[in-house]
Amino acid sequence: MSVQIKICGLSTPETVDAAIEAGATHIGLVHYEPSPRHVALDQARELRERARGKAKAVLLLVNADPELTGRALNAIQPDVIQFHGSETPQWIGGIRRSLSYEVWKAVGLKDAGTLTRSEKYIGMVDRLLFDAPAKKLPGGNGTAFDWSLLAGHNHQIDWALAGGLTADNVAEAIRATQAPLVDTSSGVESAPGVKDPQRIADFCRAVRSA
Ligand SMILES: O=C(O)c1ccccc1N[C@@H]1O[C@H](COP(=O)(O)O)[C@@H](O)[C@H]1O
Repeated sequence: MSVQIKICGLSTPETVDAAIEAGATHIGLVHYEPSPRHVALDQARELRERARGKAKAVLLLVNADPELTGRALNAIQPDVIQFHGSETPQWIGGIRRSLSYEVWKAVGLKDAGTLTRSEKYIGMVDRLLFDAPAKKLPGGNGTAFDWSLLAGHNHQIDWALAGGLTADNVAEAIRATQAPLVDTSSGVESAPGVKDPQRIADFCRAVRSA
């Protein structure tokens, strides 16, 4: 099966179109004010509508309280909600019961122990997204982690790979991990928060060449 592609942190109609044109299966909308990719809810709703039926829309939140989570979901009606902070399995499990959306949880992979601990989310989420450990931001830092941590791992749940992926390294990352879905943000930008249509196209082409 072909590898699915998520282009995260889109904030303009032109780059949403570029991602879809290039073959992205998912577009990511970041609602998190400290991020250079933050989009307001009304802006996110417009981008989501533009992608409807063409690519799945993923709403990314970081440690949002239930009120903001509910408001953002109502406004955007995404296909997927991605929790990218320190949300616990219990918290996600509680909120998921009231949701009809696919739920993803990002986990910063530092070592084999973090991979083992990520198993506590099994049964609570639909997909685990393995990313580099948090730095200044919880994600979107453009740093990769040691992919050998995932080599040969017996995944018991759907999963995805993120963290510092670019057109230059994504084919190698797929070969090393057998990732079914790859997710990039900084790696397709010309400056923080500024997506580059050419880099998006190059990234998607590199995924298909893997
Ligand atoms: O993109 C962001 O600004 C962001 C902010 C807060 C949490 C997560 C964020 N992005 C996610 O992080 C991964 C990795 O990003 P990168 O490719 O290393 O820049 C990205 O795929 C987003 O899902």
